[in-house]
Amino acid sequence: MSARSRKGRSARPDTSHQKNQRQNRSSSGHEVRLAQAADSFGDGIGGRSSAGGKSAKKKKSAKHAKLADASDAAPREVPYPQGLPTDRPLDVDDYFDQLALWLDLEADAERARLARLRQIRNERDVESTGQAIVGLDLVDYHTGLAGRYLLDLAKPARQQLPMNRLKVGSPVVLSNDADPSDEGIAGVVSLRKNHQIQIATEVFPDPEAPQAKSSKRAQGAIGEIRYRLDLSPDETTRKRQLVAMARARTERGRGGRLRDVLLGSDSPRFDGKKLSAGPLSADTIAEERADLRFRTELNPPQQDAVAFALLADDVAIIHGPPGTGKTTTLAEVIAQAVDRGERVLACAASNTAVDNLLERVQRLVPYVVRVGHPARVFEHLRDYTLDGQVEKDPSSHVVKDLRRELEQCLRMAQRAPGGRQRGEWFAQAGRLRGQIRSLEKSIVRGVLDRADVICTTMTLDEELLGDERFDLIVIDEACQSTEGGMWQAILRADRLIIAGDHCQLPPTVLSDEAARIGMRDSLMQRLVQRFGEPVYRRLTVQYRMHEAIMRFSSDHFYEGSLIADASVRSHLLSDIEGVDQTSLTESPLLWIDTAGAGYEEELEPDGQSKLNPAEANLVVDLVHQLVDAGIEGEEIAIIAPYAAQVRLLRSRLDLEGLQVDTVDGFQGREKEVVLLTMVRSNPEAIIGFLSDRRRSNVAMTRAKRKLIIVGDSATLCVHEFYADVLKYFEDNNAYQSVFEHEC
Ligand SMILES: Nc1ncnc2c1ncn2[C@@H]1O[C@H](COP(=O)(O)OP(=O)(O)OP(=O)(O)O)[C@@H](O)[C@H]1O
Repeated sequence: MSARSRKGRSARPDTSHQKNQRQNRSSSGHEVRLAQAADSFGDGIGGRSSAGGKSAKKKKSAKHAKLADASDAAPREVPYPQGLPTDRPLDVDDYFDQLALWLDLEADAERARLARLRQIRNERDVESTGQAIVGLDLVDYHTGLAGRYLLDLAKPARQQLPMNRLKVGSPVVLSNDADPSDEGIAGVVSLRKNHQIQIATEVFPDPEAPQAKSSKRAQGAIGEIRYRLDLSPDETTRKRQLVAMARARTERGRGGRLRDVLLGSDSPRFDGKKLSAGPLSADTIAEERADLRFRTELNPPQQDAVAFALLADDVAIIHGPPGTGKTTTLAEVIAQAVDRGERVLACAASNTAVDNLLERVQRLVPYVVRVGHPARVFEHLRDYTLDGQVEKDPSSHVVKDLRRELEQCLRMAQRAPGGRQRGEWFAQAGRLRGQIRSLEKSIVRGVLDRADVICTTMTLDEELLGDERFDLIVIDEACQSTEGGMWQAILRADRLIIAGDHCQLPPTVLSDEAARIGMRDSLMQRLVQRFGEPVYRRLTVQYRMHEAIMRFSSDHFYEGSLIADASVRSHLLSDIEGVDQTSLTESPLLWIDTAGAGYEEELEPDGQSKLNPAEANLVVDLVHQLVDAGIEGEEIAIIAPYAAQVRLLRSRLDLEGLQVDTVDGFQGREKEVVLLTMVRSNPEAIIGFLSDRRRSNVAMTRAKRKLIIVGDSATLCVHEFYADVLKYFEDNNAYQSVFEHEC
């Protein structure tokens, strides 16, 4: 049965989860799944039998390697088995086939991981995985933007929720806890508290389901069902990417040109001339620069980078090691483009990176809108969110009244004895929801149309953005995104400026197979290799770190090219007004070595994430010493490579402004003092993903005035990189054994 005929048959709108489940069951081949994903979006590609398009149908040439597939009978075609080449142009169909294959492998890996966890049915064990919460009551509901239902779920008697990985923005499935066959409805976590979790859904849970009567009604609960929430694979993001890729294959005109440049088959143009005819001259850049009225204090190379980016007709790259002002420079590019009357889409792969950019842009541009769930946006930037702006719109009070009416309707439906009466209340609720949606849609349209700059992660909400087009797309932290993840944004303009650093975090890829055939490699790096120096500008003066904090990273990752600006070169914590001079505040570096002290790592109960309670104790003690010396909580960050250690430290420290996060949550950020807890301590010297040097590079370059590492040298320094780090600290008189520290 085709995806199309299935869709026509369903009595009520499908949840994406139901579609996914059926897709997973009914299709075995990767191309069929891609076709369904694309088809279910009905985005002008309905006629395609596969997202692979004509190339998937055509017989693949002998150059394509085959990839063995555990689930499919036929092996899969791999157009570029060594990853995307940079020494020749890429074939359009082969390129997008490769991207689709990456996505498919990644989807398989994610589904397999979650399926393994879903096998566990025992309540205590289920929750210990952190992937599910069971025994939940629906305690309240409201309606949110775009007519979504916001369902509040809690344990009976308001027990505390177990530790879990259901973060704001996580896709989840809500199902009947008592019925293992219930496919449930799809939703997204929209709020999280200790005792309650809220999810946004398109469908209201159906109280008429026969299994609804099976569990005992809890006090305060609405209806009689006990619910279960499971993390679900992020199919929506993948589908959106597939649809964008399918469109990009056939793009013509300027969009097609940009695609061809990005695939290396056409030469990028600057100031109307192709790079193949010669690089942009220094004089042209100087002239452009002289015409600009800069809004930010930029150094000459940064100003050149702005002029260079503004002269690009297709694509330009700004590369820079940590703290060299890539985000600052991009914000200036955006402001200059807006001054010229252009509209800009400003993106990054992570919410943190988008907010970093927004933080800078909102100071320079009057009308900026941040698209994304407010709970995932830094608190001080929430006024810029679409929700925040819509709320301020004069017509939003009408929506509020309608929402109240809708909530009343739903309550009446819940109280109705059943049958026809209940159906009528639900029908009335459906009508109100329609009215709310259309009114909100017009308010949203107005807010977006007025915006000079829209900031969003690279997973664009296509429905929300509609057919908004932009003159320029700017992507920060570009190496953190897969190529497949960029096409949704790329399709919305004809010019692209990207900034990033290939020595910082790569994208998270679960599938080893996808990583092996290039999924972690970035578009930015590929373009740099394809077109060479003329396509990028490099920044080298950094304005963040004390020179001693910078030097190791500079030597190891950037051939010693990084320069500390005089304003930061020797700054210390003790230079901050009101901070005491102590051994902690008067030097820029410290490694406290826990070797031999029995600070063993532990496994979280689910056997996935790791923690080190003894190390956490030491970090807590250090934070107290810093605070006693006069450092504010907001000047301190703790970075841990493992989420379990982050959770432990968050539960141990209640200090206003203190940030505790994983490395991934910290890219692009900076703090006066950073404490790095390395966690790994085991006799086998296994260090897991600490072996990714890029991750360590990011972690070690967030501190401005003081970097403190707490870690077990006996475990870490078996590995050459950490042996070098330790030696560097020793050479700088910054090594201390925990035994000395405790004395
Ligand atoms: N020309 C400049 N003069 C003074 N300070 C600057 C200048 N350029 C950047 N900075 C400051 O340097 C710090 C780092 O800048 P920014 O975050 O833009 O760097 P980045 O290259 O994006 O960093 P990362 O690689 O960590 O993402 C910020 O505090 C910023 O305000």
